Amino acid sequence: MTQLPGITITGASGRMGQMLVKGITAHTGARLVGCIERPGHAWIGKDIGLCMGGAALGVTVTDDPLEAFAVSQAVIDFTAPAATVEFAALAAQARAVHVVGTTGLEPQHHRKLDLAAHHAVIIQAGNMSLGVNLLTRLTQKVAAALDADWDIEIIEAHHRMKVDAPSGTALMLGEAAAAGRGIDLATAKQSGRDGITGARKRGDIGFSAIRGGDIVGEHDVLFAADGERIVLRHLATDRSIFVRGALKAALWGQSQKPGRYDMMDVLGI
Ligand SMILES: NC(=O)C1=CN([C@@H]2O[C@H](COP(=O)(O)OP(=O)(O)OC[C@H]3O[C@@H](n4cnc5c(N)ncnc54)[C@H](OP(=O)(O)O)[C@@H]3O)[C@@H](O)[C@H]2O)C=CC1
Ligand SMILES: O=C(O)C1=N[C@H](C(=O)O)C[C@H](O)C1
Repeated sequence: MTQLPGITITGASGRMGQMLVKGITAHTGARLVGCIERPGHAWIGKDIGLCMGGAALGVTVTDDPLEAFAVSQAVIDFTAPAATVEFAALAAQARAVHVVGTTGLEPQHHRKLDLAAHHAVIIQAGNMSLGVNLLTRLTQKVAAALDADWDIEIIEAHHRMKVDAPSGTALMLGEAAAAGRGIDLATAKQSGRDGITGARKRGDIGFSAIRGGDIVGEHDVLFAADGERIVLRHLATDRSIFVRGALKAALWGQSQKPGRYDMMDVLGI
């Protein structure tokens, strides 16, 4: 009998980490084989199920990623950029599929992911949900259909603990809008207006970030012209949508060649 793909979760004690542990344990097509936390973390050496306040799951939290990755077919990683690039090199060494949900990645992090992707499959997206990935496609289409008389603004809202802005999703949507318009986001991006900013520059793509309470994630793409507006909106009310997407990606990645992929590839949209 062939074994189900074994998955290791990095940042297992985090908001997404714990949801992923629950999601994999309940999944009939995958096994939880490893949980990583950083050295010194209170959960190291303990059973992940007990740490989360439930029944034992038979998986001990470790601070040794390579040992865990060596027995894994996939690694699901929702941590922080500096950790993610280290995990990418180790996952590539173990030839495990690396699913990256971590946001706040800068060009230097992407270059390291590109290097690791020579040896293993990396699937990275600022948002793993089906809804947001569809919205991204729609944003590109709408932006392509409208000219620069339509100002594009992306407004996002997240919980008070989020550390990066604009969100990974907002940047994905901005990239899609720029691609639809045939421009480079780096030259059009306008983020964090404050003070005497002057009038809006034609063609800019604006970003605004709200942080508060326990908001899971809300994104509006606003197309504003004289006399009319279009708003494309996605509201996340439960983190299980990201878990579903990440698990789908981990399983899809098992049959792919080494390289960089995103959720559009996984979803075929
Ligand atoms: N792409 C998507 O669909 C989604 C992406 N995200 C992104 O996922 C990331 C995590 O979000 P969230 O779960 O809310 O954040 P949390 O802060 O709750 O969890 C992050 C976890 O990663 C751990 N971590 C950080 N650095 C390391 C390291 N070097 N080694 C081991 N573990 C480490 C943290 O440990 P410690 O507490 O010790 O620092 C923590 O357990 C963010 O970038 C967020 O934007 C979130 C939801 C969906
Ligand atoms: O940090 C979060 O919580 C989320 N992060 C992702 C992002 O930066 O867009 C995805 C989702 O919106 C939740």
